[in-house]
Amino acid sequence: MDTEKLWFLDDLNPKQRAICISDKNTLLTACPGSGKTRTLTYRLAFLSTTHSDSHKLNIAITYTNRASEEIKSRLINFNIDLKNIWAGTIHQFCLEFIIRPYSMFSKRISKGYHIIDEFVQRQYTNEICEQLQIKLNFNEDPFLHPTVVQEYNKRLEENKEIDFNMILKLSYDLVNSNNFIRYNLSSILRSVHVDEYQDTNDLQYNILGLIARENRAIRFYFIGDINQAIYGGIGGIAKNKTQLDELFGTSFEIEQLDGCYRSTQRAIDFYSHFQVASSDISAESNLKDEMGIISYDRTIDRDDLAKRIAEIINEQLELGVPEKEICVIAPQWGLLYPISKSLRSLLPNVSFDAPDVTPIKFDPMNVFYRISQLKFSVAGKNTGMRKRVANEIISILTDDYKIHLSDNIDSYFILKCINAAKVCDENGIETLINTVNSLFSICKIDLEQEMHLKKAYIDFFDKVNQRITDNNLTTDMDAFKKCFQEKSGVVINSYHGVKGEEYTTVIAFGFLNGLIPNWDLIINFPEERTSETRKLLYVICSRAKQNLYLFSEQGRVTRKGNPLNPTDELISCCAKFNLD
Ligand SMILES: Nc1ncnc2c1ncn2[C@@H]1O[C@H](COP(=O)(O)OP(=O)(O)OP(=O)(O)O)[C@@H](O)[C@H]1O
Repeated sequence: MDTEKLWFLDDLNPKQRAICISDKNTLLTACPGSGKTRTLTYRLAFLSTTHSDSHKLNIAITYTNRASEEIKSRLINFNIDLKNIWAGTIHQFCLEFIIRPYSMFSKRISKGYHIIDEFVQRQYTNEICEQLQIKLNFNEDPFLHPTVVQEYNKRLEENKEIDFNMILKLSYDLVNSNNFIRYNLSSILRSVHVDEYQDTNDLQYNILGLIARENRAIRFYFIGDINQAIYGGIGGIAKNKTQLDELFGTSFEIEQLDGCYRSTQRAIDFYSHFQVASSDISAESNLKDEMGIISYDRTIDRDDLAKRIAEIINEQLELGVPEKEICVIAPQWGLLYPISKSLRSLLPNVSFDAPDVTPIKFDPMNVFYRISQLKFSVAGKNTGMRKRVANEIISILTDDYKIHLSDNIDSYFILKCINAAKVCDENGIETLINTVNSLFSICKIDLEQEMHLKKAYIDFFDKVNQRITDNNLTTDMDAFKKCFQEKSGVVINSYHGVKGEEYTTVIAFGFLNGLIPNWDLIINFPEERTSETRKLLYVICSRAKQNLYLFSEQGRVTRKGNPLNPTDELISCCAKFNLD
């Protein structure tokens, strides 16, 4: 192999490099900022380059779409050919490699299916609870009632629908009960990498285990950090070597990385207080000896919070910190939307990569979301992405809804139809309805004959209208375009959304009992409260390279009007640290 093509390996330290090029099944655990994602990304680049003639795929399974997009964009920057690389979430993997190609072998979905989102799910459970006269308490999970589960499943089956969780269950059943699916699938894979493996649930491990046992040549990499396991409540488990060996029928090498290339030693010393499995972390970056700012304010009133955060952002910008190196985070979107609105008006000259309440919610597995994405984003820009989305529309229609499309319908055809559909001046909903009708008419899809597609159409527009009413939104074209605009600037995101990311300055608020830890943890799992809360605090605080501003704002109350108090676990840690 021409070593010049592997120039990127020089960016790794010797340990990272050895792991990157190793041909062994590996369980890699290491602290935040130690270069796990960097090593994974470079390994994909390495495999793609050294096996450039092979069509076997190197898979990266990430926890979020944002993480897989980041990996792909880093590889594109390296000029790496992505033809034998696939990166996405486990649900996307199951859909693309198991459900779509093999749905005809599952009685439940062989005649077509549609994936519902949590809006439709909630609508169903509400209706079912009402019908069964079940009154739910605050925070009660309707699926804890067997009769609700039974009715819900019946309804989904009648409507040829599946929900997000069923994607994994159906995939497992297909792979488990059909030798040839295991054989076909395992013969197209070279390697599978699972990032943030501590958040993987049993079903996901089992699907991968079945594939591994079918073809011992596939290499598996599990990469993560048990201190960052924040999805235990929804089944995430960090399996150990013995468990993995047994499930995958092979032997995993345990590897570790040392040192943190992200944060100052001071920031590391602060967040290390939250470790559940303690280990010493030493700072390796150029910033390692900087003091930065580490502060905790629990006296500020919620009404003054936006103003204070705006001041911090201004100070940071004046010090030369770029906008995209500043991040504002909170536990819930409900807290982030108002702050984001206030910050935009307090800092009109600053750009924000922030959530907007828009008429269309992110739902990439929905065909109408995908059509909207093409209609309301700029044609002629980002053509690779537009082509992928057009292909996705074809796949959903043909593979999921089992609609026959004529052979001449390809991504180019779809793009042309959508681009040409009439724009109704200043009305996003009408524009979208026109676009869908014109696309379906050109593709000879009769909604009246396709009752499941028609139901999804009605659900989609119901949801759009509901969001417009609930949030007092306008229906003009700009409101719809906003849903798909690429954003850059100061990042505003949820605590879970920034997992794996890093910023010079992290401003985090909402550290209140009831939010962090949330009521579910406090009420239903009191014995796990401390460790789960510490892990969340660990993830949040380890995003900061240098500065960390934490707030437990006063003035937030429960539904009954009782005040929310500062997170106990944060208070006890701060008491041991010399804060600014
Ligand atoms: N060998 C290295 N030399 C210089 N910088 C490095 C090196 N390894 C990693 N980094 C940098 O350190 C930062 C953290 O790396 P990365 O995001 O891969 O860590 P991580 O272990 O995945 O962290 P987390 O657990 O928080 O997701 C990144 O900016 C990365 O580019």
